[in-house]
Amino acid sequence: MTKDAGTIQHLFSGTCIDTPELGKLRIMLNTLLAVNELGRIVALVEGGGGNEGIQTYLTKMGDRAKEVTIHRLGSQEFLFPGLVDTHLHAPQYVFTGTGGDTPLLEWLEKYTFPQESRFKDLNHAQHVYERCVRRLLRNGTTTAAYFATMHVPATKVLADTMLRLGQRGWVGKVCMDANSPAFLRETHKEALEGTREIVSYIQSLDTPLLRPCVTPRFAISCADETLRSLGNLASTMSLPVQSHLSENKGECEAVRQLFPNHANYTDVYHETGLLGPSTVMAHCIHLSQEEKKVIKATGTGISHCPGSNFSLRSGILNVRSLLQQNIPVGLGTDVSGGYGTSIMGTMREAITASRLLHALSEERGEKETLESLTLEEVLYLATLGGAGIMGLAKEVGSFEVGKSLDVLRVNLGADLGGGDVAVDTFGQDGPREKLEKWVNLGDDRTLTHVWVSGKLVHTTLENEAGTRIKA
Ligand SMILES: Nc1nc2[nH]cnc2c(=O)[nH]1
Ligand SMILES: [Zn+2]
Repeated sequence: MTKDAGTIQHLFSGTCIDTPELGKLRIMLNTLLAVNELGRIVALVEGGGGNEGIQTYLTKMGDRAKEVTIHRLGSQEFLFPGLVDTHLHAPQYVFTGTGGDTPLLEWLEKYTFPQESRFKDLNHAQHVYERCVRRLLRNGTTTAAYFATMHVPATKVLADTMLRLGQRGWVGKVCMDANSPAFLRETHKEALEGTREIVSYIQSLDTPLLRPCVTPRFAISCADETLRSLGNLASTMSLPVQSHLSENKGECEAVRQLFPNHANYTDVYHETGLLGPSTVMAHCIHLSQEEKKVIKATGTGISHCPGSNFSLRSGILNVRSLLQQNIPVGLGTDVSGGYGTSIMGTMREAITASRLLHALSEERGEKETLESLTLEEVLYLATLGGAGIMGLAKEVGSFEVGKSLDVLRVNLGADLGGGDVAVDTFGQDGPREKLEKWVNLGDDRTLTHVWVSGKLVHTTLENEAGTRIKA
């Protein structure tokens, strides 16, 4: 497949692996992948990555390939689509790796709210957001859906930081005007005007990488009229929405008490106009079948955050049942509900969570044992599935001509010094085994290069931009 467009900036040759649909793994060996000056894939030729294939392509491109950089992948390397983190809180990066001793509502009071209140200080915001975005890029997260805090200036800093470091994603000013401590609570007017200000600020940055996102923290922390006004704003301005839904049983009970006129938790968001195909709800563990029907009918996406769900003891989401009902799902780290900052870790946690549900259903002697998630399925959730719930399935998440080059160069043989490599492989390992080892044993040391929109945003190697040729 090729597309006639612009000059050729990058040409990759080697193995490309992706999941073009749920449960389907595509391993393309010896492939030629060409990228133009806009960072778009313009050629993808399986089997065309040998010297002859490259030469033929370059000859065909002529002057348009004058400035091309050629990247030849070795036998321990492959390209994989950039990872998509569909739910995390950038300010909580400060205390990631600590605080796993309480369930959600106490955890918010004890750790989260005091930490988030520090983001009125712009120096603090600058420092933390820089560290957070850099860490995620290093971990291969090319797209992220971020909650910032309720503070407008600090939320602008997050957007600026993502743009400067080259990460794609959503930026949400958190809205919280009810049931929140005095030191971290705003008025209805501030929630609305602050959201509008962030929307126009991000739109003024004029970048295809960033989208502002309407972000009520969760039903408990917003008054009914605030949820309604935010729903209105999202639909009149065609903005995405993100929030939390049905994460913890105590939270569900509080919502029942606070919103007695609503049929259930999901109905609170539905009736206030916050559900739809551009909405991502995190967790959704304790939904009834009736609520799942509303999620499905509205096209709402679900962010599965198993690491957070384990740490905060929230429960285990039955992803299999959602997938069977064609409810779209992506993965989230939920920094810092869990201790992880990497979607590679989240993939492993998602597999473990589903295997635990499988074992429990077997132990209970249930008629239909719950099938655990496969490697193919979690890879999809981590890439194209996540892109899908963020409205980016035509842009990123797999290798297709016309899509953006948001990609990871994976090297299992990355040199750790002292004769060690990142992941040991043996002669018996074919490409699928190598992929499986990467998911289960790999970490950021295997990600030697990370590109977003054709731009190198992270590399572990110095002076390593490929072999530059002059035609
Ligand atoms: N995990 C998690 N759940 C929430 N519900 C409301 N706020 C939060 C938060 O910051 N993290
Ligand atoms: Zn969260």
